[in-house]
Amino acid sequence: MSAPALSVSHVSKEFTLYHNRAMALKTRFLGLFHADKRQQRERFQALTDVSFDVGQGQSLGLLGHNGSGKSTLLQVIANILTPTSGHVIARGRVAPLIQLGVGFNPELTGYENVFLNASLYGFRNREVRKRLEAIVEFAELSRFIDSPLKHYSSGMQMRLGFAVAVHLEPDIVLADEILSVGDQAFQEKCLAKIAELRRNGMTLLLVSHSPDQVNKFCDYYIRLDKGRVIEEGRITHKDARPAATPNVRLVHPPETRGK
Ligand SMILES: Nc1ncnc2c1ncn2[C@@H]1O[C@H](COP(=O)(O)OP(=O)(O)OP(=O)(O)O)[C@@H](O)[C@H]1O
Repeated sequence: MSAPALSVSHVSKEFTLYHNRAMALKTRFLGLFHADKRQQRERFQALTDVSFDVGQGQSLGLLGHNGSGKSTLLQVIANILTPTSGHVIARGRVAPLIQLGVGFNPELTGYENVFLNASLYGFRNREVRKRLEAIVEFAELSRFIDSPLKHYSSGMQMRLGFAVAVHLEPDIVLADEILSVGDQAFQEKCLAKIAELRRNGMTLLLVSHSPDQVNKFCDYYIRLDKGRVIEEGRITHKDARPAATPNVRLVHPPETRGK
């Protein structure tokens, strides 16, 4: 049995919230200039003891209300955030479709940014050149590709970021709300591309508010609430891949859920 593509083990993430600004304004309003101006800090637990494995070629949907910790978890997995405790192992090339366009340079052209962005994924220029036409065509930016990125709309920048990420043969795609990329026609194209990569054996972690989208693209789901896994399960649908490779290991037995 091959190792899981993604192992998330006991991941917790704590943020520090600062309240000094609000206090200073309040004390000023009350004329209490000599009141206590010490910075107040509060610890905020965004994720608590999250664990799961995703087998190669499997896909997992992350559901949960606003603020439940989905994006934080994705950013920990993408190595954008460091967990306070626990760890993540990703086996293969990871394409984080989050914060698309981060790493772009607004002064460089779209063309130059493709190379810049691809180098962040560890691609050599030679390899990028082979895929350049497909990337530009997918992003529908051929007219603008020699213009500086600062003249692109935010939607155009996201399209370019998405196109680069999905054309670099990722083994694992981390997607946060795919549907927010571009207009409706482009969103459908993105979803079709994700479906194509899935058929070719890519592992997918999909954050979504849409149970329909998770049902369509995922084999398993977990639901987060206040940073904890409160629900998990297998999705049975006609396109589900056979579970020949290790499946999502759901590690929260029912008696511990929600605690
Ligand atoms: N850098 C940060 N500093 C402090 N708190 C943060 C930080 N990033 C996220 N949080 C908090 O962590 C919690 C989880 O946020 P997160 O963005 O992961 O939620 P989410 O489930 O993705 O929400 P949404 O569905 O609205 O995108 C929220 O309460 C948020 O305010």
